[in-house]
Amino acid sequence: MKLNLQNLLYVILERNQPMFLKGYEITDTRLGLIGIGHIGYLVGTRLKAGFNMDVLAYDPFISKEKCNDMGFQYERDLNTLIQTCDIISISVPLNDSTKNMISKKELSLMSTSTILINTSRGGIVNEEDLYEALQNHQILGAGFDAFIEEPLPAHHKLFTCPNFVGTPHNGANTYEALTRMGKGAVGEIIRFEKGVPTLTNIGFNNLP
Ligand SMILES: NC(=O)C1=CN([C@@H]2O[C@H](COP(=O)(O)OP(=O)(O)OC[C@H]3O[C@@H](n4cnc5c(N)ncnc54)[C@H](O)[C@@H]3O)[C@@H](O)[C@H]2O)C=CC1
Ligand SMILES: O=C(O)C(=O)[C@H](O)COP(=O)(O)O
Repeated sequence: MKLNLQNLLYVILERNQPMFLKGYEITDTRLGLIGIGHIGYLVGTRLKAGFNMDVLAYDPFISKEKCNDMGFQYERDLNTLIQTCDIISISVPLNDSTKNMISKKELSLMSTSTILINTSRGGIVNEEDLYEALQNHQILGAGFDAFIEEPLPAHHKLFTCPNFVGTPHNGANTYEALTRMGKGAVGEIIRFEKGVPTLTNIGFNNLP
């Protein structure tokens, strides 16, 4: 290697990385969205604009065309998304098709640099399997806002993992969000009363 200032810096960083570097930047990395409804769409749009992330999306209920219109690459295979993305963010409802959607097998497909985010509902990710994956450093880390047991117990065992951060279902806990939710609910009742199709039925993004 040629000896110049840049190469010298690389050598110093390489040798001392574990001692003083605290993390990795997300700029130019790849985001995998599971679910691209209201929240998934906004998360993807913001991370793409703000951090130039390459965004892949898995949502079997949204067409490839619509997904591409949102600015995301359509991925029909969940395992491919899991294997190729640096950050995986889950924004789906909890139901029979999503319960334990991310378990031992899916976690084993992730890499040691994957970060898993679940702000949806507890139970979509199997918490026991996640605990093992974090303990074994099978993935880099996880951040959750929703848990199987809520209110979130202070001594939840995931908090014993230094590579885990969690918040107690706080995602929608703002004055503004609550106001929007209230207005949305009232709007739906008015639509129903007037015999106009409700937004829940036609999809918020498909307004006539
Ligand atoms: N942490 C918090 O405070 C909050 C959590 N949530 C949770 O986040 C979830 C997502 O919220 P929104 O985006 O508003 O809902 P949404 O209904 O607009 O979007 C959900 C998306 O998930 C997709 N989906 C359903 N089943 C799927 C599957 N098996 N695989 C992949 N995609 C699937 C749907 O096609 C839809 O596009 C909610 O269901 C709720 O549980 C919502 C608001 C606040
Ligand atoms: O707790 C909340 O608030 C939420 O997670 C969202 O507003 C959505 O709630 P659900 O309508 O899915 O119960």
